[in-house]
Amino acid sequence: MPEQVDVVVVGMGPGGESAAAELARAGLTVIGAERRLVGGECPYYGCIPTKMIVRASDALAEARRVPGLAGAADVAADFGPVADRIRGEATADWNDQAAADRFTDAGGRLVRGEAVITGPGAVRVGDEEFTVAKAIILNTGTEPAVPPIPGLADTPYWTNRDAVAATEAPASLVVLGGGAIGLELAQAFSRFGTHVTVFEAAERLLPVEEPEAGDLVANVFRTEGIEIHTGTAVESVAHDAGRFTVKAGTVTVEADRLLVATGRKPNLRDLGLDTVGVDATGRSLDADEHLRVADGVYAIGDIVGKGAFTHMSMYQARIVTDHVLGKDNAGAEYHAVPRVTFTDPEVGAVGLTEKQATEQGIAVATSVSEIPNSSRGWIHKSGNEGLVKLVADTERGILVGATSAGPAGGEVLSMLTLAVHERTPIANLRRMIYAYPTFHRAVEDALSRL
Ligand SMILES: Cc1cc2nc3c(=O)[nH]c(=O)nc-3n(C[C@H](O)[C@H](O)[C@H](O)COP(=O)(O)OP(=O)(O)OC[C@H]3O[C@@H](n4cnc5c(N)ncnc54)[C@H](O)[C@@H]3O)c2cc1C
Ligand SMILES: NC(=O)c1ccc[n+]([C@@H]2O[C@H](COP(=O)([O-])OP(=O)(O)OC[C@H]3O[C@@H](n4cnc5c(N)ncnc54)[C@H](O)[C@@H]3O)[C@@H](O)[C@H]2O)c1
Repeated sequence: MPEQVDVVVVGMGPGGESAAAELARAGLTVIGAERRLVGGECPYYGCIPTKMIVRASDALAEARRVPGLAGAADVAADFGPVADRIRGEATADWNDQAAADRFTDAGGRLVRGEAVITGPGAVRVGDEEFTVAKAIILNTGTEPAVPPIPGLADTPYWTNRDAVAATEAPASLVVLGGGAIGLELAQAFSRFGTHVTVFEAAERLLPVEEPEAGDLVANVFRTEGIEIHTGTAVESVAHDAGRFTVKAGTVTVEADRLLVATGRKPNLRDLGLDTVGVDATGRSLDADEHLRVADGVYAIGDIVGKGAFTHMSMYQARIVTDHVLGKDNAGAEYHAVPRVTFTDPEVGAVGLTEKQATEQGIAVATSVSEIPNSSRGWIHKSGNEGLVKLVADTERGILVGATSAGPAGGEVLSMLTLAVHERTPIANLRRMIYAYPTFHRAVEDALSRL
């Protein structure tokens, strides 16, 4: 006999875990189904361990900036403390007991295994069957997508999951993909002494962001000794005697390790979505403003295709939780989605790029302000590369997008996120006072140039 419950959460990524606990605390009977680790990609293989590596590599970079600013510093990089931190502080050696207990303590029941929808209001996990009264919430996330490059599949390539488990920095590394994962890890390992080569198929690094951002990062990477090949399709990969050989046109690179960071594929197949009339063949699910994909079925996180970020998963979880509990919630809005790539310079962006705004038929005006030309950037000196770019809708007199790249680019982004989210009139942004000499005064400068 199936067990009667109120809610089954399929996949306990950041949003699923949060929604499941919240609904259990509200008194509903909640099953959390997870086939790997409660918490999903972010705490064990994604955001947290990669940002620990980035934090450590930024410390190395800062120490190397002492000459010319404050005397001399001897820097001897050691990956050991980072690897220990990832095991000890971040992932408990990839053990999710603490997260599982958190959910159980909130009143939920965790069922480990692969969940499948078997029909409207029906879910099976292993040999347990559930009849679901209120909501099935899908939060199944993504897996690394591996391109069909000849030879690659047979090699011991890394994905992000192997990279964060490294106990030492390799002597050399090829990175396939110049998106967020590839670039954060490329620079971080390079600062630990790894010789890094990046291959990006598109014409620029970070191709979904403003071209100025990709060019900025490429210039900094090149000065740090990272080799970059953009607009380059890798033709073959081989692995022999512990070494990778990567061929792309006239370029051949050998390396000890190869990281595949060429995007993600959604975990939608084999979920039984056809049994509730949902098309699972695309890259994401079509959800309404309350994240419903079918009657009684909700989706949150990467599989919704509105931004593969932990903050998006958590945002959508809040909307679904309110909806299931019958609380007021106006529904999801996506005009001010913030994202930060944690390279150095950090690349923060919100809303539309200039290209996207133009394609939407908006009357666009843009302006750029260079961080090194700001007082704070000039004071900062080495490591001051960055820019603020604003994308304005001249008819409505508001910002529809912005990029903030620089030493604290992700933090400066917050005021731009607020401006785009609230559709604050540009006139008001110009009237504000910007503390001197902060990096965000570059926003004021960019506004004056619009
Ligand atoms: C290297 C890396 C760095 C990142 N850095 C950042 C960052 O700095 N900031 C940021 O905001 N985002 C970052 N992200 C993205 C972030 O990790 C994801 O957006 C975030 O984890 C949210 O994903 P999700 O909620 O869709 O689910 P996921 O975290 O992908 O979790 C989905 C869960 O569902 C489970 N599951 C799947 N199918 C089933 C099934 N049928 N039955 C049971 N369980 C199932 C999986 O095992 C998994 O645990 C990073 C990602 C990576 C890979
Ligand atoms: N700081 C953050 O918030 C953060 C960090 C890491 C990841 N993430 C999330 O995870 C998602 C996945 O990250 P990602 O970097 O794997 O994906 P991505 O889609 O951001 O970047 C992948 C890159 O690989 C390139 N590419 C594709 N096929 C290629 C090939 N055969 N050879 C060379 N290049 C190729 C693409 O053009 C693209 O630029 C991101 O979209 C992001 O939402 C976020």
